[in-house]
Amino acid sequence: MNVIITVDGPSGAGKGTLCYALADKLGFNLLDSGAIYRVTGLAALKKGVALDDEKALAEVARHLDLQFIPQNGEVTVWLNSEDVSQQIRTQETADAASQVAVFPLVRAALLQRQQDFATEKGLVADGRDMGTVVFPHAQVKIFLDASAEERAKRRLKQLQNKGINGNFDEILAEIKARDFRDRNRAVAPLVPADDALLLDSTVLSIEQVIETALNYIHQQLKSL
Ligand SMILES: Nc1ncnc2c1ncn2[C@@H]1O[C@H](COP(=O)(O)OP(=O)(O)O)[C@@H](O)[C@H]1O
Ligand SMILES: Nc1ccn([C@@H]2O[C@H](COP(=O)(O)OP(=O)(O)O)[C@@H](O)[C@H]2O)c(=O)n1
Repeated sequence: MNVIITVDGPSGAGKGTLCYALADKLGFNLLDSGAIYRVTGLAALKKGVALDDEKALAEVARHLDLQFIPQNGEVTVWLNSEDVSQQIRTQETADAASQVAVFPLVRAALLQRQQDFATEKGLVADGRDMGTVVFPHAQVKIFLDASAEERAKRRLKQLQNKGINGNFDEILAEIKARDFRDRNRAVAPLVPADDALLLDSTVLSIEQVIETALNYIHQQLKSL
């Protein structure tokens, strides 16, 4: 049986942190679906494709030459043989990712690529629609949330740790804009799957989130 654990939720809820820890502890593969949308957005920007041209964006998504390559304990992301690991983390690319992600043709073009990450090794999948659309039959589903203010605070701290000066109000506004786009798009909106555990991390430490998730996963897998 291929075990799949999905973790969905808004930006800054702690999905990446949780998924990395779960994949590490369980020895599972990790799918960072946001990175695939980010690379699609970046590829469109590089090609000068308009971010509202659904057909052209779907072509970009279909022909994406994308590789995830583990290097020194980290996963690097390559587009057309260029290491774009840093470029996909910029604000501009995050914004482009959330714009291209509203289009059904783009999402359809990226579906199989994401599903191919599920192997008998087991998978932890991080995203917005992992439990609802990409892996609806996943055995364990978690929806990780936190207040917008707490998520903006975390992003600001993350930037400061990298030596970058951020502005709290700007980060909060950007998070709210992306939340709105993700939650209100017609296809695969950000919404908890009916059978997902709702986990609010606003007042939980990273360790508490990981422990709660692991307990839930073990409980769910035991009852299979
Ligand atoms: N429960 C938590 N409490 C405080 N900070 C957290 C928590 N979970 C994650 N973080 C921090 O918040 C930032 C965003 O987390 P990340 O995992 O990238 O979120 P997401 O993948 O949901 O966007 C990171 O700097 C991370 O270390
Ligand atoms: N499964 C997914 C993952 C990401 N996305 C989009 O891609 C953008 C970037 O995703 P991300 O997970 O890297 O973003 P953060 O949570 O790290 O801010 C999101 O704002 C979504 O619009 C999506 O639509 N579906």
